[in-house]
Amino acid sequence: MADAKHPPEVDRVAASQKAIAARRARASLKRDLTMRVIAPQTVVARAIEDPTSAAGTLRITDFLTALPAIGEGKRDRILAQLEISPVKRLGGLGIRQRRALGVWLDGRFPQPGPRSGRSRLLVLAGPTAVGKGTVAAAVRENHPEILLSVSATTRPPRPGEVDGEHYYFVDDAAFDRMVERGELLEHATVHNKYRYGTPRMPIERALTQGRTVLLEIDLQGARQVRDAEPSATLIFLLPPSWDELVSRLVGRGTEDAEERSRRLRTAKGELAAQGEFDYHIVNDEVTRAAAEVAALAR
Ligand SMILES: Nc1ncnc2c1ncn2[C@@H]1O[C@H](COP(=O)(O)OP(=O)(O)OP(=O)(O)O)[C@@H](O)[C@H]1O
Ligand SMILES: Nc1nc2c(ncn2[C@@H]2O[C@H](COP(=O)(O)O)[C@@H](O)[C@H]2O)c(=O)[nH]1
Repeated sequence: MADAKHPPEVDRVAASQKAIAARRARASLKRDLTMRVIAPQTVVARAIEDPTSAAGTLRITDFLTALPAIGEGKRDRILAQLEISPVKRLGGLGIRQRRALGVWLDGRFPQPGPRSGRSRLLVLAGPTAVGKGTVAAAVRENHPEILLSVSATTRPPRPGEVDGEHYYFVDDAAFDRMVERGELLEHATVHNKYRYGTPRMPIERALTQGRTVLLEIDLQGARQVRDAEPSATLIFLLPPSWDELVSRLVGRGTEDAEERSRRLRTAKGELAAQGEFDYHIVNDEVTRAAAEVAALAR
């Protein structure tokens, strides 16, 4: 007979499904921390807001070892230094412990602060399939005053891509000539495969006319633009989660399995460099993310 100690079968199944869902949510959150899709400070804030959430029920030990470059030895030293018991969950930390953890996290994982001066040169970068192209297209549609740069590439066009609109599709010899003549503001071999570059002339013309320009380029290109134009505003687009990033890449269906894993390897390195960017925007919703990008235009 069902009683408190022996609940009905249907309740036991529901409880076990709930426990599995909670474990999955914590595993996904740990992946996001490891891949740097989410800032550790954000996870702590979520844990404080809702101690029953995936963040709140995450063990402090699991939280720390999910962070890049923290093994078990380092984890135990940090816990001793912060005077936090290893059995604690993030949502169960006391006020002093939260404060100590916050100070330690800010020192180790500094968060970008807003820039004081704004430039009319915006650079949008981020891992593969996060939605840079989609967000940039939404900016172009809703803000025709912003010039979206059209890059040159040696990659062949995908079905539906139009020369001069999505890219200037060129062969290697033509790309070499553009580089030799200094016609590119920046250029790079992306995902160790094809070359991409930003034509300099349309950008200089638009900036001279007082327009804002948006470049949608990779991390190497973003670094080159920063070197050439230190006032450029660098924006890093983040996915809502690592799992969602993988699912967008697979769902787009434009790369085979080998190319997808090459792109995900690059993505890991790009996420690790997000600290070099002035602003981070999460692309959970295209219209909102595009509005946030456009709001950074002068
Ligand atoms: N906010 C969003 N929610 C759901 N799906 C999205 C969102 N933004 C983009 N996508 C989808 O994700 C896929 C990848 O988007 P997109 O091609 O714009 O990425 P990308 O960052 O430009 O990729 P790459 O760097 O590989 O060129 C597309 O199928 C797109 O429709
Ligand atoms: N450095 C540059 N990177 C660029 C440029 N144009 C696009 N890109 C980046 O390449 C990858 C792959 O693009 P895909 O269209 O083949 O999926 C993506 O990260 C783009 O942002 C550029 O001019 N310079």
